[in-house]
Amino acid sequence: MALLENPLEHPEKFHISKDLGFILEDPLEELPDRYQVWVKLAKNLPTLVEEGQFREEAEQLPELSIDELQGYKEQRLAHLALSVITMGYVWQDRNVKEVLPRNIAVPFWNLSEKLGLPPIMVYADCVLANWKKKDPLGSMTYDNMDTLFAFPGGDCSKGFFLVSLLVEKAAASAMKVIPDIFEAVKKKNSESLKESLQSVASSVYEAYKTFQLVHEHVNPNDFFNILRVYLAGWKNCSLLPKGLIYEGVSEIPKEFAGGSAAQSSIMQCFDALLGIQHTTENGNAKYLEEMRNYMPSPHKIFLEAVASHSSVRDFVSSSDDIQLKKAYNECVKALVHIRNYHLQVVNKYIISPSSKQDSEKGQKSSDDEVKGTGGTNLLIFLRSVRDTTKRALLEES
Ligand code: HEM
Ligand SMILES: Nc1ccc(Cl)cc1-c1cn[nH]n1
Repeated sequence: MALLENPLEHPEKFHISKDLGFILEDPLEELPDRYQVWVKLAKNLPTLVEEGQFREEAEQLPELSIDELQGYKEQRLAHLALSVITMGYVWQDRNVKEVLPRNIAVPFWNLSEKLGLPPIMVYADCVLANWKKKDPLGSMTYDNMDTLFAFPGGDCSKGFFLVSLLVEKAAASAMKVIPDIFEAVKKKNSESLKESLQSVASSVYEAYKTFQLVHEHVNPNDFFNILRVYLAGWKNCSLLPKGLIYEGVSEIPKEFAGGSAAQSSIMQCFDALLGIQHTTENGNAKYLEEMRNYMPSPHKIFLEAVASHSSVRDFVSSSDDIQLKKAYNECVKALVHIRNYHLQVVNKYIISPSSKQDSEKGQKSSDDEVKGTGGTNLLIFLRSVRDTTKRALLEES
């Protein structure tokens, strides 16, 4: 990958697909024989956790060098497998592990550095690289897909990861018009910009419609009580207050945030493209900015190129073309719509199960319980991100 290329003109050089966006196309399902032990253990996680044997099996892994991993797809599959093993090892049961053994920690740390990812499971692992078609000749529909790896909780992780993937795929249809948008602004071509913005708005609405699959495929209690535990990180975490020790890497514990769709490049790409700047007052911008470090480095570079070159908002604001302003506002309204819907989902999948648990236990959940997977105080954060999006609407006069 030539990092000197202009990402906006050659997204394919930044592992961005014109059809699937930031989704890893046709992920590998197996590694070369010497590394297959990682894949095998990660695939057996649900059964071994059920039997209380996962940690013991993980501690038997050989310590392998990452140098024999050939190519980007092998590296992504290896990072995914090691990330699943790490989450299972730390969170297998409520007596959390404070030390990740060196046979996992050393290759995971080294591979993370190579990929520009943190040594923890990220959205790019469990969503963007964690999928296959059952019938390779079939289409990318829920019934023709499966995840490569799962967590305890039955089909909950499959549902959560695959619905997220299909939302990414729906939104990805906007990616192909990004170069046209920058060209249109450069050439001050309002007609072309209007068409491209209308295409972006319809992609976001497609993503909103796909999001509704979550109700069909994710059970709220399994999500809240089981899966959410395994997605949690070790930053601002009361169970691992200093973070996790990566044995063989450092004796000093390291903190990393849990998996979150705040690490979804496509959602941050829409904000960047439209010039929607989240507030710095309450840490929203800082958190979202920090989550860019949890994206594959080529995707982070692409996102930063969009953010630094996007003068779409300035061009539309200064235009007297009302139809152009309407096209821009359609994009913003679509983002507000999906963020409003997302808030309803969060109430159903986190707030309600949390208060149900409180009444059953007769006590208030700890602060962690009402935090998101990314360790944020979720409702304040999500409402604020939605409100900032709404404030980006332009006067249509
Ligand atoms: C059961 C379903 C879901 C729940 C319970 C949920 C919960 C949350 C929570 C608690 C946050 C706060 C930030 C954090 O902790 O990292 C968050 C952020 C976010 N979620 Fe979800 N989420 C769900 C599904 C999805 C899906 C399917 C998507 C899209 C692929 C998504 C996209 C986002 C985005 C982009 C953010 C960052 C804030 C923003 O840009 O609006 N979420 N979600
Ligand atoms: N959709 C997701 C898929 C995977 C992981 Cl690790 C997190 C999320 C998520 C959604 N909203 N916040 N995080």
